[in-house]
Amino acid sequence: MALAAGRAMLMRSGVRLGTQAAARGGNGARRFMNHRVVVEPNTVPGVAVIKFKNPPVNSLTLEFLTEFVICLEKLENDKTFRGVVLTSDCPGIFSAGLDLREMCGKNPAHYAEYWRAVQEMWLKVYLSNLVLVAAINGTSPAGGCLIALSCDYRVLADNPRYRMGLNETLLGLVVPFWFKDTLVNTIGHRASERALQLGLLFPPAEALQLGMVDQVVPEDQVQSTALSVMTQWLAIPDHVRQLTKNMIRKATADHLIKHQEADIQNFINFISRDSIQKSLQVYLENLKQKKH
Ligand SMILES: CCC/C=C/C(=O)SCCNC(=O)CCNC(=O)[C@H](O)C(C)(C)COP(=O)([O-])OP(=O)([O-])OC[C@H]1O[C@@H](n2cnc3c(N)ncnc32)[C@H](O)[C@@H]1OP(=O)([O-])[O-]
Repeated sequence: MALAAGRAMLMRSGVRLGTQAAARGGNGARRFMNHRVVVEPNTVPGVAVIKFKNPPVNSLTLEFLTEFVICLEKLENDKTFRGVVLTSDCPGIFSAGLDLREMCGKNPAHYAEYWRAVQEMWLKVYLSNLVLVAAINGTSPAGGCLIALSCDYRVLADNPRYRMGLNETLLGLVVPFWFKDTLVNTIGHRASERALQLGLLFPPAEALQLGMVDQVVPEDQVQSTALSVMTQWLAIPDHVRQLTKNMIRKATADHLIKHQEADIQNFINFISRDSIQKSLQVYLENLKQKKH
């Protein structure tokens, strides 16, 4: 399993997780400090805030995905917590999506390990028993958008530079069916057809109009709005809310679970093609030269 391998890798590289890395803040609250994900309890009882901290752009590296999933597991297993706000510690960027270097110039075993970690992250977020609210304080293309779409509620900062969407076709990539399903479940079939084929990235007003996000608020109010929304969600008893969430999301998640190995094989075959490798390299090179 990628997660187990990732955990072992993190231990080897000296990353200390959970309580090993816990520090006590001024109010006595525990604050978990990992390298790339910071988890801090908030002023709202039962709510933690996860801050993505993988500079410069919060790309979803294997290490990041592993830490993120472990953090979510810890919070789910700790009955103190009923809800989590996901946000970013990198100014102006929620997440740049999958790390392109993980998909470029590596071997099939690496692609398999990486893809399983992406799948596991999505399943963990999409099916979480916790209430997850995305406080989107920056741009969020592709995999970054997928994380937000997998939450229960999305609050986006009102900044026209913060764009959101599944732009994979612009990189020469085809979105996996479960990325597509997550988008269709959020904005509907017709809007997804257009957004996915054209690789559209939407500014806040359009994202709101499409239903890709639930609220757009001034940038300095993103986290406070997410926390007040959370209060409303936490007014519902956990067991009925969790059963209802599971009822709505189970078929979509089961589709991946049932085809998980085939999906990994598809990814390896696709990403290993010379033409795909070339277009990823060009895209990365253009990013470096600021042509995008
Ligand atoms: C089938 C598969 C499905 C795929 C799903 C995906 O998620 S595909 C992903 C789709 N994602 C996208 O299409 C988003 C691509 N990224 C962007 O559009 C912009 O970076 C930005 C708007 C996020 C931030 O703009 P900004 O001007 O603030 O920052 P900047 O542009 O100067 O970048 C700083 C450094 O970060 C580097 N780097 C950036 N992204 C990635 C990455 N994903 N990975 C790795 N590295 C990345 C960049 O090369 C540069 O490195 P350098 O030169 O310092 O060594």
